[in-house]
Amino acid sequence: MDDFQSAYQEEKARLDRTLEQIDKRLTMLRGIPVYTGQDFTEQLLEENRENQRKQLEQSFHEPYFGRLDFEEQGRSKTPLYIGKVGVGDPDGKEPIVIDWRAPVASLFYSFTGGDDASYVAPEGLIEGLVYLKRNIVIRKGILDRVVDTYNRESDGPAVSDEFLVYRLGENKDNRLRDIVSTIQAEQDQIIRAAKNTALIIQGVAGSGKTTVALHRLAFLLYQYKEQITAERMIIFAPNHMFIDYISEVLPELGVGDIQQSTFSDWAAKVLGLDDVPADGSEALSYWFDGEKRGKERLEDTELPGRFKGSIEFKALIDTFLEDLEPACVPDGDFEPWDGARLPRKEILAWFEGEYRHYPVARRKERVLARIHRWVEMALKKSPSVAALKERKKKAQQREKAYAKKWPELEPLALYRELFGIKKGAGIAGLPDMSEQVPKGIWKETRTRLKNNIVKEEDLPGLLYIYTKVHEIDGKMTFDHVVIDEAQDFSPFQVYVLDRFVKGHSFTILGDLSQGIHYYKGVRNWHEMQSLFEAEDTAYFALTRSYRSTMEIIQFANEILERGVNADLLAVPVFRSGEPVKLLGAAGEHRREAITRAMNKALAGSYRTAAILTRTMREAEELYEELIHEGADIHLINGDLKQYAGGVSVLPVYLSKGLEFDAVIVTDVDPLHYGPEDAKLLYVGCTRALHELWLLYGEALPTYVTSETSEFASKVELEAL
Ligand SMILES: Nc1ncnc2c1ncn2[C@@H]1O[C@H](COP(=O)(O)OP(=O)(O)OP(=O)(O)O)[C@@H](O)[C@H]1O
Repeated sequence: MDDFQSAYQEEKARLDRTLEQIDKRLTMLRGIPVYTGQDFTEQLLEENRENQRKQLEQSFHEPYFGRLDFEEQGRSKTPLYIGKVGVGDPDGKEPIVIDWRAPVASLFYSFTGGDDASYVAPEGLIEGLVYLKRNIVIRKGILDRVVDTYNRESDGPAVSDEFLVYRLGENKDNRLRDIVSTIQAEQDQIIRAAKNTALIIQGVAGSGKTTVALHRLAFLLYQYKEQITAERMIIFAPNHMFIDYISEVLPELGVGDIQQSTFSDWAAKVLGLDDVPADGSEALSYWFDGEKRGKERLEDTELPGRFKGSIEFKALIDTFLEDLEPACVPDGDFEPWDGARLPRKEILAWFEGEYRHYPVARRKERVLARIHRWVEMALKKSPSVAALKERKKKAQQREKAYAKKWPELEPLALYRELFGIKKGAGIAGLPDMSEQVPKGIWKETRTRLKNNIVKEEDLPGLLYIYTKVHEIDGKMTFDHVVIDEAQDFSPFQVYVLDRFVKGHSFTILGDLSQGIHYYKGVRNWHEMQSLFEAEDTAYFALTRSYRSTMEIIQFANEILERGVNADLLAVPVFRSGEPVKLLGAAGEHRREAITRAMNKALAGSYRTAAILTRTMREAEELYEELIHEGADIHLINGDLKQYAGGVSVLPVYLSKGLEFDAVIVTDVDPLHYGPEDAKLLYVGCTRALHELWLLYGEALPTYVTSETSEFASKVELEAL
């Protein structure tokens, strides 16, 4: 028997034993009658048993994916089996499978060969020797594959890429998947980083940012189970379709109940706004398809998203609200009826003294409630029933009128006031900000706010005002916040969010090379890092790209290099595929080229494909034509809630974050992709896992190589 066969037999025997043990434990748990009574302790025990049942049922299909033979200093060599969930032996004592999140399991990911192996356990640094690192593929309880990625006996270097490449070569369905069996050392470092840190991660396209963030959440829940809960964690994603696309990963990792939202949805909920001002189809079309396209770029201060997302705008709000407190208590004493008087001095003493520790909106509430109590006491001293009735009526009217004299402290009211839309004479003492805000932004915002129309760009300011005048209720705070596609977040958004997060516990991930929304977001990560004290933040860079073949990555890198002189280039994993195909087909041949390329790309076993147009309108037109011809395709627009998989037609800017087995980019010519669109094309190209087609008319943009090379080749329409 050769080494491979004996390893296979050994693992098969071990798998049979493990499944037997899992089955035994499951049978035992299923045999315990389900508790339905009222006793709290019994209910907790039942919940625990139910969790165990579920986990064991899940384990039964794939109990583990890796084996690590480790000899801890001073102890004997032990094979450790690592799985998605830990499993105890039938007595529930010794682990027969170790949870991938356990400290010792980190060795499985970080060890790449050599005599030094160590990991950090709660009791300190544990050192020892690794003898074997083995990947094991089990499907539906059947052993499928055994690959040794390190064997001390054979003394060779670790070959972990071989198994990774096998996994990356698989076709994708319509959802992002977990990667527990192939997490790379650079990713593991991020997943296991300490909780109370604002992690900022620059990762090239396909480096696993989204995936890593989701695994990090599962890790934090395991590692800090006593301190944090899933319900208090949130992932901010760019749109609802993306949320749907990533929705399977956490349940696959055995984690549920983590909130997933867009920033707009969450902010609107906090602010009590009915209309969610999302960055939906309309707003996106404005920047990508219509009026703004190809126009001269505006200065940052002229772009509403950048101006209102800056820390300077925060400072401006601070200045504006500086004198809000003294402006709150109205002039004059309060007289509930003629002859009764509550001096302003006393009201001021409550507001500025006793209730000082509350934010102003709460203080206003408290003071008004106290005035009401004062009135009730005074009423008791009325000389007759008739006088009491008369005074009560008067007091009611005057209390109402007095409350109206206080400024309205709702965020939208104050924000409107900041933009010069005053209620009556406005709040006394607050400064005129018209000179501090760029003219265009001032004018446009005022016009909208007069009609109570709020846009996404207004949300950081509104939330900031909220946090200044209201209390942040404990129920609103988060144990951890993930921000995906963070290059499109503004520093002010993160600053405001920080007020809702305990211990600056953030995972902020993005790619500056994919910063296609030039009208918002950040240009460098320092803008985010500088929001935190140095000891509260850490920066990581992910440079290896796992999604695409080597050819696609090299080709896309070239677009970045030529187009924007970028230095954040992706390093491919050595997975080779077909060269990128450049198909020239002008005029009436355009449609035919699209159909032929699509048929060709889908002839294999691919399950997902995308046709990326430059604009939404072009996507709609193409979709109609293809549907008319009987094609089975989906149209994706900015308001879509679910991602259906299969073949999709969409504008390139909506493809960000997604991936497809094959991608066809249409109309790659200088008219559709101007000098400022290199990043946009880069995003489109890096969506492809295995196959990429670029269709063009007369010529390609200058930043796309027209040369046939080892990465790209020209294809003739007739040859298809
Ligand atoms: N360690 C890994 N093992 C296997 N697959 C991986 C690994 N890391 C990432 N991948 C795969 O690479 C692809 C890209 O991952 P993901 O979408 O998380 O990257 P990203 O950095 O968020 O990408 P982008 O910024 O381009 O949207 C996914 O298919 C993911 O499963």
